[in-house]
Amino acid sequence: MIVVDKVVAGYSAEVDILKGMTLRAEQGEIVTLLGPNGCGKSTLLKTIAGFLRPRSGSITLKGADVSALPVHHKIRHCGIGFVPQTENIFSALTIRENLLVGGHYMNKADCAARMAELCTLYPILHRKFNDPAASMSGGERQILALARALMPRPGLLLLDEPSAGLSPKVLKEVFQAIVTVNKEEGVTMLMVEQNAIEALRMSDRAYVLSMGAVALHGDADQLMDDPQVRELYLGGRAA
Ligand SMILES: Nc1ncnc2c1ncn2[C@@H]1O[C@H](COP(=O)(O)OP(=O)(O)OP(=O)(O)O)[C@@H](O)[C@H]1O
Repeated sequence: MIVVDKVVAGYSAEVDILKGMTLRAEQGEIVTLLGPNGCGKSTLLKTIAGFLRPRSGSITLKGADVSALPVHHKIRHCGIGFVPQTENIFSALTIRENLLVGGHYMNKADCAARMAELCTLYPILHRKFNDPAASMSGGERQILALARALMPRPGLLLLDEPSAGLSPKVLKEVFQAIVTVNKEEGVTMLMVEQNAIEALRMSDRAYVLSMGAVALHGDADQLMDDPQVRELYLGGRAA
């Protein structure tokens, strides 16, 4: 579905952060990106989302080259959604208003219908519909951020550390929310995560990145059993 082929990208002309990144996610898969701090995981998501333009290489979505398209075009016309790691909701706005922001390219009827669907999928949104997002817990905010990005019915969702700062119990709820929409709507997920064990458990496949390129990749089960991955990312524990 999405193919990243030998992508080189960075923030300044002098420094490449992605140094020939190659990976793919098939329709309906959950694919996790693991790797040490600073290896380029978020930069990869930002490049796919359109915030950064590859210097070379290509990004294709369902066979079409989307490498040079800007963010708004990718959201509106390509069905690519992005949930950033921080500042992913508007705290002063209500849940309803946050969802309206996510649906601002949609017509009124579509937008209302989609809000109703997401409130059914995630009842917390319904319960707090007219409350300010500031009144939500950390996990609830992540679910709102997810729902906001889901408003235009993306086919591909890019998730940057959805469990950041959450307790183990709450992160399970957020991961469950991700699995639910993956199963119910077939949304392909490309997700950066630090909670490697939990992330691998819910994923089909994973890539381990190192210094701007792919170091290892495989089925999530297989990576969970890989001694090198266990040592580096799973605290040496058997899963
Ligand atoms: N806006 C920016 N401007 C310049 N350099 C940046 C910017 N954002 C990130 N970088 C640099 O790019 C490199 C990769 O950062 P990135 O955020 O992609 O890593 P990451 O793998 O997601 O790390 P983490 O796990 O810590 O979030 C780092 O050296 C970082 O300092």
